[in-house]
Amino acid sequence: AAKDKANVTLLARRDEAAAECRRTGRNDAVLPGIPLPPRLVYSSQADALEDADIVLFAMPSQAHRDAARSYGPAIGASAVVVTCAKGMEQSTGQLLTDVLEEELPGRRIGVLSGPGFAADIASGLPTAMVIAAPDTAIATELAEVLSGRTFRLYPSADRTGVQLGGALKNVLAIACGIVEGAGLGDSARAALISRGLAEMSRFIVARGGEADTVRGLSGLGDLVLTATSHQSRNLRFGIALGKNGRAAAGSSELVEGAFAASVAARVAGALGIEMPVTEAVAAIVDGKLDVRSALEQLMSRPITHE
Ligand SMILES: NC(=O)C1=CN([C@@H]2O[C@H](COP(=O)(O)OP(=O)(O)OC[C@H]3O[C@@H](n4cnc5c(N)ncnc54)[C@H](OP(=O)(O)O)[C@@H]3O)[C@@H](O)[C@H]2O)C=CC1
Ligand SMILES: O=C(CO)COP(=O)(O)O
Repeated sequence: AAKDKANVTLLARRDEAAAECRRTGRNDAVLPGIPLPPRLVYSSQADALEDADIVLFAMPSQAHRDAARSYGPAIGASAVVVTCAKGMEQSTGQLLTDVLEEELPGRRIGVLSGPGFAADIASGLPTAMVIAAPDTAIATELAEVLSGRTFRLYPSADRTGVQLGGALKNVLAIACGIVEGAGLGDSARAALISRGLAEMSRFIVARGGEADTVRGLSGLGDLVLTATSHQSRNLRFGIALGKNGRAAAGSSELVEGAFAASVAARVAGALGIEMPVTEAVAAIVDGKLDVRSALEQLMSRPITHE
């Protein structure tokens, strides 16, 4: 009951965005036509963060460091800061939890990830995701506070596995889009999902995450959703690449996998991990490889055990 009375503020970085949401009770720029909870408060002033027990960073991965620097002074010392983004910092290859820990010293940092489109969640469609925190007690408390009648969170102490699942599935969704756009068939998509999951697993375990996490909502769950739903921006970006050999003109949509592909390929190279699908996506996105050559490379790799 207490959480039904919790005060929730949506902090926008622009005054006009907050004013428009306040006026309409919706955020039509990104969630057109979906009414937002009437109790939601809108602000564009960082001091709205001062009394917050939980601060959710719902913004692109590459914005995290700057946003932490600018909002950090307003965030209380005992607040839990949770990243909702799915990516790694491109310039450093760092996990977002590491970026936030560096920029917000002393604050406890969590991760919210898993299969869930914002529009589905805001429309009250049933959704299950994972919340990871430095320890199980904090994760469980966050799961209890943030879950609702149609939104169910599973606690985890594996912040590395949970956030890397979200970052890497975006790269694989681009690969599945390329396959769809190039008309390579559903069998190829299924192969990519399972071989992609194997890549994800190698990377996550090498970075200190747990193999069990890969098989859960934030790994396999989110990979299946993003690799098959046309609601996914990463899948749509891949479809355009597969159809035309390039991204759709004029789209300013956020495509996290386009950043994560080169970071993951670079880090995998440094760690000596084989990630052929991720490497192919990075090369295609960077314009260094065409789809047909990528396919030939993948199909002519030496035969190995699954
Ligand atoms: N959309 C979805 O369904 C889901 C998204 N995610 C993840 O959440 C993250 C954000 O995605 P999404 O919300 O769709 O992205 P959007 O492109 O809609 O960006 C979200 C908000 O971030 C703000 N923003 C951008 N840069 C900064 C900055 N430097 N400082 C502060 N705020 C900033 C934008 O503000 P402005 O409006 O002023 O530009 C915008 O309101 C991504 O990592 C994505 O993978 C995860 C699950 C589902
Ligand atoms: O992560 C998501 C759903 O779980 C959103 O995917 P896109 O960023 O590809 O739209």
